[in-house]
Amino acid sequence: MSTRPVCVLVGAPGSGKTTVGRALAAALGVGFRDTDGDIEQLAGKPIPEIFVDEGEEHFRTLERAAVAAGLASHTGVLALGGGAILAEENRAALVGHTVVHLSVELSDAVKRVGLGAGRPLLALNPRATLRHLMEQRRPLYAEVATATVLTDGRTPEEIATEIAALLKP
Ligand SMILES: Nc1ncnc2c1ncn2[C@@H]1O[C@H](COP(=O)(O)OP(=O)(O)O)[C@@H](O)[C@H]1O
Ligand SMILES: O=C(O)C1=C[C@@H](OP(=O)(O)O)[C@@H](O)[C@H](O)C1
Ligand SMILES: [Mg+2]
Repeated sequence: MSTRPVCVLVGAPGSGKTTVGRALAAALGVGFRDTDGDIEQLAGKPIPEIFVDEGEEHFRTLERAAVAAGLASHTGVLALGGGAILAEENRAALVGHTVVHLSVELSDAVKRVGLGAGRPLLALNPRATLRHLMEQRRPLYAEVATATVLTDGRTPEEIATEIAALLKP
């Protein structure tokens, strides 16, 4: 039997991948994994420290390994980091998986990430950086997604319920 996540979540920082992913996994009674959590566990330190000590390129290398491992071994809900889709290797690895894009407009994303704590890319100017990231990445989220779910003005539980319904055969 092939081993694959029941659902992979992609989307911009603040789209709710980690929060909705947990709620969805609980609703489905399956496990939850987040590539960011896997990377932090492997590195033995939080993501901002990886960026400071080793740089973004090293983080992206760890991320490609975490995405490959998660897709190959996790059977529950798998949340990716917002930038995982930047790597061609990761986009290719997602083909054939159930991939839900959590879409979010800039205003809700800005409110959710606040001052960008814990997100090194957003540390300087969260709003301008998010706007730029979202413009750059929108086509890539669309490319890998098998479904898109709108998250603006909705609770994580409402969003998880919609995804759970989408996953029903
Ligand atoms: N649908 C939502 N409505 C309101 N707040 C949300 C929603 N989804 C997530 N959040 C909040 O936004 C912040 C970022 O959520 P998170 O799950 O970490 O996003 P991501 O993993 O996509 O970057 C958290 O504080 C979370 O509680
Ligand atoms: O957008 C990005 O490039 C990143 C998003 C973060 O994950 P979230 O999308 O869960 O915030 C985390 O992987 C890292 O800080 C880089
Ligand atoms: Mg997250």
